[in-house]
Formats: sequence, C-alpha cells, structure tokens
Amino acid sequence: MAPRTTTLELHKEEMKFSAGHFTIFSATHRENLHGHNFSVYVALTGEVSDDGLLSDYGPLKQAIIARCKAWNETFFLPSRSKHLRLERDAQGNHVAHFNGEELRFLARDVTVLPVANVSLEELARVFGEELVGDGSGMARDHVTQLVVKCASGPGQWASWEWKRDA
Ligand SMILES: Nc1nc2c(c(=O)[nH]1)N=C([C@H](O)[C@H](O)COP(=O)(O)OP(=O)(O)OP(=O)(O)O)CN2
Repeated sequence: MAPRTTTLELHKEEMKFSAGHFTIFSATHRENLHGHNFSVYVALTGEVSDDGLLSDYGPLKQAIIARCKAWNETFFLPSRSKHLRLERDAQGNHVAHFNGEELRFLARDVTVLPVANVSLEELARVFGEELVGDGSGMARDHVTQLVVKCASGPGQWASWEWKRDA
C-alpha cells in the first residue's frame, strides 16, 4: 500500500486554562492586568502504518490536558522581557519592575514563563516546546509535524509549528 499521511487534531473541551497576564507593547506601554479563558488545539501529522494508526494519541492528549491544568488559575509573568525586570523579595514573592512601576505578586499566584512577552505567540511556543521536548517521543510516534494553537477567546489565536528534520 502506498504510504499515506494523516493529521490528528485534538481540541477537547478540557484543553483550556484560565490565567491572567498583561501584554507589554514597549518600554512605557503595557496593558492592565487581566485574564482570559485560553484554549489549546494540537495537530499532529505523520505516516499511517500498516496497522492503520499514526500512533496512539492517548499519551499526547493526557500531556496536553496536564499542561492546561498546570497553567490554570495562575498569573503569567515573562522572564525574558526586555522591558520588565523580575526579582524575588525576602519572602520569595515576585516583584516586577516596569517603567518605574513596582508590581508585587505572591509566589503562589504566579507562573514565570521563559517568554519575551505573555502573548498568544509565546504561549503557543512554550506549550509546543514542552510537548515536543527533545523530539524522541515524536520520532517514536512517527510524527513529522506538530502544530499548537493557543486562543485567548473565540476567534483569536496564534500558532507554533514543529517539523521533524528531513
Ligand atoms: N500579537 C499579539 N497582539 C496582542 C496580544 C497577543 O497575544 N498577541 N494580546 C493582546 C491582549 O492580551 C488582549 O487581551 C487581547 O485580547 P482582547 O482582544 O483585547 O480582549 P478579548 O480577548 O476579551 O477579546 P475581545 O475582542 O475584546 O472580546 C493584545 N494584542
């Protein structure tokens, strides 16, 4: 049988998280703190083997849901913003410095992400990079491409794509 590829798409109801953030547009302009009900969509593409499967998507589904749960009810702060400086106070809580402002957050309420901005683009990237890891699971599961889309509400999302080296 000629090799054929398929794309499995995962966008289950539980692939969502509620979180707070603010987008930084310049050294002097940012949004006020606010939140969204984010949702996640993942598509994986690869060759269907002779047993009629790309791979069991069960483990990936659980990994997506686990990441959503880890990002639920938290406030995101960026560790790589060139406009915002983060530090911890003596109690281990977060102090964010932006344009002369000092924003304080309890450690329990914050998730610091390795992002330049807490934007849809960066959330999709970090989410995807966590799923792909070193790529060994993708290779094991014969996945050649993975796309992650992150939405901050209906009709508004950004995507990130991984492709296996040819
Ligand atoms: N390139 C990007 N631009 C903007 C982003 C982003 O992630 N990437 N994010 C924002 C703000 O965070 C803003 O919250 C976006 O949502 P917004 O449209 O303002 O509000 P809602 O999600 O409630 O959508 P409504 O259209 O107001 O219902 C801005 N820019």
